Amino acid sequence: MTTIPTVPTVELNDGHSIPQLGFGVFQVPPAETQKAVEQALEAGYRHLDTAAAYRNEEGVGRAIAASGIARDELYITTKLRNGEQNIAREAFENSLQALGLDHVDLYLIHWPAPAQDLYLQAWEQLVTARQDGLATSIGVSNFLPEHLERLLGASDVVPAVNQIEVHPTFQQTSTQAATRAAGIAVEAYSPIGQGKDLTNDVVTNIAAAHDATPAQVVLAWHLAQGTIVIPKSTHRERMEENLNAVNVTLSDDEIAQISGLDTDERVGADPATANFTML
Ligand SMILES: NC(=O)C1=CN([C@@H]2O[C@H](COP(=O)(O)OP(=O)(O)OC[C@H]3O[C@@H](n4cnc5c(N)ncnc54)[C@H](OP(=O)(O)O)[C@@H]3O)[C@@H](O)[C@H]2O)C=CC1
Ligand SMILES: O=C(O)C(=O)[C@@H](O)[C@H](O)C(=O)CO
Repeated sequence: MTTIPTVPTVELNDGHSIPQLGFGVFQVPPAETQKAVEQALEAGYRHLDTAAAYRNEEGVGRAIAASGIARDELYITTKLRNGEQNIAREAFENSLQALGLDHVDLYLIHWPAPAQDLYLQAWEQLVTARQDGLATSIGVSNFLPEHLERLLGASDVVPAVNQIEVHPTFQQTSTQAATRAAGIAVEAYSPIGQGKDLTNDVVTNIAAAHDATPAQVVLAWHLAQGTIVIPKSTHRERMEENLNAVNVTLSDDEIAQISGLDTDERVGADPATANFTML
């Protein structure tokens, strides 16, 4: 029988904690989401990351309901679409309905979308929603230092998490530093660079030395820095592989070698200019 690994937790600034490794469902087609999430839960994941924009919250909710796993053993994140920042409370309630839940563990503003200048207004709605019990923790995603600075200057409530693109070839060190300096946890999306960072010689050599896979090494590199990770896969064997990254321990030198791979090449959009309202 396969042993399900124990995933460490990260303490958040609001007194709650988050499993450090979760399962992301961006680009999992809605019709395939229930099956993928059921497989992830069977593999041992207890932290799921979705978004209204992914249009697959219903599938995530069906998998949760079918799993029979107690709600308090699960950690569920969803996110506010850019186009609904002006109706954040209504959008949040719609997400809960789609998920079939009365609360989520973490609710995030998906992007700052600075051109529409609504994220401060949305944040106040999230603060109220948390007070009303709709979310245990609230946070942001894709916030650059200037967006964090503006939010922190306008609100007494500090986001618990900033979910940003981080992987070896795109580390956003200044955004990570500004996030951590404010006491906000860094959550890495696209943590393996959507697969792009797995063929690098540094990564494959370290993987060979540990009898591990490149994905496990990259995820272990994140974990060693206290970063939360949410890799996505629709393949059951990769789900298990990624989860087992918690059992890979890198040396300080190996961590430094991977940290030396930054080429500042993103795989996603630039939060300074991304304003897509379809999200
Ligand atoms: N807040 C935001 O703006 C964003 C948040 N996210 C969140 O982060 C999650 C993860 O990011 P994502 O962009 O999906 O990228 P990931 O870095 O998780 O990479 C996913 C890709 O890598 C492949 N893959 C997964 N595991 C392995 C493995 N062990 N070996 C080889 N290839 C592998 C997957 O293919 P396959 O499925 O075929 O296995 C898929 O093509 C998302 O699902 C979403 O929840 C993502 C982007 C933006
Ligand atoms: O996955 C997400 O959470 C995102 O916001 C992005 O990946 C987004 O969907 C995108 O890629 C737009 O180009």
